[in-house]
Amino acid sequence: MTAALEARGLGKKYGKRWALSDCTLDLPAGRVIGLVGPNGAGKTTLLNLAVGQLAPSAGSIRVLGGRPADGPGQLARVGFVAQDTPTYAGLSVADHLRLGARLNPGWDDAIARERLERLGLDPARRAGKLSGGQRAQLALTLGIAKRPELLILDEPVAALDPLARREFLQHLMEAAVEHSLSVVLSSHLVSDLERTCDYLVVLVDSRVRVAGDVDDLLATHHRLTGPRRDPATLPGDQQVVSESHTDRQSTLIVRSEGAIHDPAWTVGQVGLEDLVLAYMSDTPTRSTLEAVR
Ligand SMILES: Nc1ncnc2c1ncn2[C@@H]1O[C@H](COP(=O)(O)OP(=O)(O)OP(=O)(O)O)[C@@H](O)[C@H]1O
Repeated sequence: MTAALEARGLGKKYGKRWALSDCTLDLPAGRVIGLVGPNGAGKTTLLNLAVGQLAPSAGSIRVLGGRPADGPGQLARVGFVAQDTPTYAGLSVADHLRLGARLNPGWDDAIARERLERLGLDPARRAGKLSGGQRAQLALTLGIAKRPELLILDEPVAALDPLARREFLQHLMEAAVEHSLSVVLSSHLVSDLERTCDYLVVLVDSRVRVAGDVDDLLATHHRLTGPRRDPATLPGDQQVVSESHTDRQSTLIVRSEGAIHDPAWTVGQVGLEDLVLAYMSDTPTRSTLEAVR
């Protein structure tokens, strides 16, 4: 199966500053992929490169096997819901559907109308009069009715309250299953992605820190608690992601393919949020950086 997104040494520079650097990724198709990272990490930059709104300063990117925005065929295969789920305030909901139909060769009007009905969105209402949650749902409807193979969403739920967030993500997951969509969505909140995504990319300070299947990531990361110890003394196959120490005790998050048998450690499971926070901690150890190269 063709990858949803392949990046090789991809980078984007604004002036002298790299917004994204040395990004090598293979994102599988047919999955819901979460891109998580703090503000300014480079998420929007990566997604804009994927849809061809930005050109790389270094490296290469392919989306569904093609070059981003390379002609009408490629444009039709990739849907994009930009940050703040933009809609036209002066246009009605029905106008948005008409616009969608005119701009997208694969437009599925039945899907769009069925979704609006289900959401209780009045076609005559202007987008400027909709709530943030309704506007986000309208933008999602346009993205789905385009019938892309890959739908990319940049922080689509950032402005929504918890209930609207949950509803939006629920709809997104249903659409992904129903229409065999590949999805890439970004957020700076792991909790948004936890229920939704089965593949995760953690981006920090313009670099990919870790990427993988959520179940594999959870199975290979462990929390070790025990008497204070220098992490450099750990076996080579245990990569230290984060560490904290008191006078007597050390707590480490490590990545290890195998089980950890050292009786000095109490070994615990790591949840997705802890795992992401460990990668986001601002003092990466050498072994962590080597692990993602
Ligand atoms: N047009 C631009 N000109 C100059 N610098 C930019 C521009 N766009 C982004 N940057 C910088 O590039 C870096 C990455 O920004 P980006 O918007 O990709 O991050 P992000 O992870 O999407 O952040 P957020 O979660 O806040 O949306 C930041 O340091 C940002 O200031």
